[in-house]
Amino acid sequence: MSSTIVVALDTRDRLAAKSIVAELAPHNPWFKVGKALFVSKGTAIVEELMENGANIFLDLKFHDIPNTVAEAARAAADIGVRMLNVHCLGGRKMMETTINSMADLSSRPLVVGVTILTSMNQGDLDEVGVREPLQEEVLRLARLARDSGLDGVVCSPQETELIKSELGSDFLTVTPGIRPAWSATDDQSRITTPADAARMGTDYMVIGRPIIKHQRPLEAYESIQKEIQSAVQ
Ligand SMILES: O=C(O)c1cc(=O)[nH]c(=O)n1[C@@H]1O[C@H](COP(=O)(O)O)[C@@H](O)[C@H]1O
Repeated sequence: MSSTIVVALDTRDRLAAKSIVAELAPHNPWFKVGKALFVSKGTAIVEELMENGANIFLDLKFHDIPNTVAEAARAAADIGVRMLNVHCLGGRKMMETTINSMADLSSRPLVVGVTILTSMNQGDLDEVGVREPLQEEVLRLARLARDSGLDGVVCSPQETELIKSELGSDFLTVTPGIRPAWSATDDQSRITTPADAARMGTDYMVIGRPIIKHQRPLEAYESIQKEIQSAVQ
């Protein structure tokens, strides 16, 4: 199955976000509302985008005690977002309580766990006291997420094949750190091209600046889509 593109709407500007959504919506990507847009425009922008039929990934990376995260996740589910994320480092009880908080819903959002941020490399991990090889740490957190009932993880596309082979192809991989050859790396560290991410079997590719900061976002989007399609043919 081909990967779904999730366009990260990392802007505080409501009109800028709406104009990108209007331009790209005919191609049916998902859209990600993260901290910048949510803190400035709140649930109103999420509801507004959903009214126009957009599938929303609410990326607030919840990381707190189990009850607090479960309540916040349930509130997100009640808005009707299709995906949300928590930090795997919040631990098993936090992830299990979050999933249990949605047990009465006939359909709930996908819940995915952030493993190690794609902006971090082995040196960054060492600095915060995690001495494991980075890929082993990602796999450990992914296994914990799966055992806690989550639907998948957020990781680098460099780790997709490892996670799929160890935890099963149905366990979702949501991968930021996507950089076409023509775009800047910015603050990302563990990156691949869209073609490589597609070949490795990533389910959802989260892409922000290469599209939204491009002079012509639609052209950037179409070029990425073409790259993905020719990689998996
Ligand atoms: O959870 C995320 O979405 C996320 C996790 C991660 O490890 N790395 C990461 O970049 N992200 C998000 O993915 C998006 C990537 O955006 P660009 O780097 O502009 O393509 C940003 O909105 C990040 O907040």
